[in-house]
Amino acid sequence: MSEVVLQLQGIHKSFGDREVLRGIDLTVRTHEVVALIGASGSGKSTLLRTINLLERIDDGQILLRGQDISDPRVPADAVRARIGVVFQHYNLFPHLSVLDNVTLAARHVFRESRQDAEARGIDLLGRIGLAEHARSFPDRLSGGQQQRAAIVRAIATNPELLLLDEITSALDPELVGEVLDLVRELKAEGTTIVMATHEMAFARDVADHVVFLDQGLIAEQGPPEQLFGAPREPRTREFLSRFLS
Ligand SMILES: Nc1ncnc2c1ncn2[C@@H]1O[C@H](COP(=O)(O)OP(=O)(O)OP(=O)(O)O)[C@@H](O)[C@H]1O
Repeated sequence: MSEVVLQLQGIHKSFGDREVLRGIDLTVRTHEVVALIGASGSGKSTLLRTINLLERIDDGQILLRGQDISDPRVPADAVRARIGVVFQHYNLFPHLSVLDNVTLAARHVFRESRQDAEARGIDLLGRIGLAEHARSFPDRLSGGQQQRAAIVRAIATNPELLLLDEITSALDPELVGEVLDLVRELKAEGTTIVMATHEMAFARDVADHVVFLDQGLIAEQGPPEQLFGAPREPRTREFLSRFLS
């Protein structure tokens, strides 16, 4: 069995008197792609945000390679340096060139020289066909190019875990494919990914493990063949029927 990267144990999170996460247990192993699916408001984004400490949990534990990162004494910056994140939108800093966006963490968090960071940044941008845009500002790129650059930025420092939160939902349909292709490539390279997605066909195709969240609880989880092919829970069937009809 491969190594455990992330372990969530009994995660609870409330906003005011509304309990949004009601006891989530989840294990993510190295090289695994885990897809979080579920209705709007089921808690997918909140769960991802707790993992990189954008939201503090009320109860439970988050272990990153065995370290309890939910312990308030652990500095959030040190945790975020180990986890790459891409959100739905507003990922790139608009006032920085694409290359500066991609190299920012390497230079300022990991103290790499500009020369080394830029050499790798150009190489990464080249791999997604954006080398000629390295010195452009993000607003010169299409939405799909911006999201691909954001993904490259998130992996530029070789994080232990990559979190993707609905990264295609703000894109025009014709731009979705190029972003999903990049995620497929990352999977092939062995990147460990937890992603919230409404792209059921993509989750089915790429995920090793699918987690169906329903009102802050994991209603069902398993390999995609089970979740999509033979769901056990009526709630899962009902949710999927809305997508697959
Ligand atoms: N900062 C916050 N303050 C108050 N309520 C919040 C906050 N963040 C999220 N919520 C609420 O928590 C619930 C879960 O939201 P969350 O964004 O995690 O769901 P989701 O499954 O990711 O939904 P979507 O698919 O629409 O992105 C929602 O009811 C939302 O309104």
